[in-house]
Amino acid sequence: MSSQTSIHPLLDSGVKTGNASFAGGTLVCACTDRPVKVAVKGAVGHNHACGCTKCWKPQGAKFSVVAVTAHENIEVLENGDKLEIVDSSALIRRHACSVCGVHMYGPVERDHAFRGLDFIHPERFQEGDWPEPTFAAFVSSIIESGTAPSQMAAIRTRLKDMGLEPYDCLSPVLMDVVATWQAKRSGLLTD
Ligand SMILES: N[C@@H](CCC(=O)N[C@@H](CS)C(=O)NCC(=O)O)C(=O)O
Ligand SMILES: [Zn+2]
Ligand SMILES: [Zn+2]
Repeated sequence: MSSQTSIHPLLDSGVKTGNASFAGGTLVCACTDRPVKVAVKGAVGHNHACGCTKCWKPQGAKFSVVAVTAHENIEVLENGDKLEIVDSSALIRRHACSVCGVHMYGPVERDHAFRGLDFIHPERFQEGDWPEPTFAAFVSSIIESGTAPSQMAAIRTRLKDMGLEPYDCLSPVLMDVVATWQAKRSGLLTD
């Protein structure tokens, strides 16, 4: 693997422990002129690195850093006229700044285990003490954005070494949440 490979600029030199009781803050896009500002008025959870092609990542990064918060916590504060939905048919309706491209929040509105949650990128918080990512999801998907398959073993080792267990979908905990929701929906499991 090239020494130039960046997992993510905020993770490459080690995962910095954040504040587990972080209670919210303000997300800001990358525009210097009229930045979009979005308040998150509550806790964020399940922070993780995501290798999928759909999540926003900073220049050069192979992974995004993405977490969830309850939709009721989201309030657009400034310059919401710049927001556009990246793909309205996707499960996550990612609202991006149309000028700089940063994804500001992505609600799940469809009938799904994650309905009522919004996906956000904690690195866009003005405040720096958000809870750290704890695993890496959709790792194999980085091949879809051009990573050579021959680099994958080294990248998975690096993720493990930084404490981010690599998975090729979501973590087992989250996959179980999704599967439990499905089984309850089909009536095979009851509360
Ligand atoms: N291999 C695909 C995976 C995409 C994917 O399933 N992403 C996950 C993690 S963010 C997801 O839940 N996507 C729902 C969505 O994008 O709406 C890719 O990289 O594009
Ligand atoms: Zn912007
Ligand atoms: Zn993703």
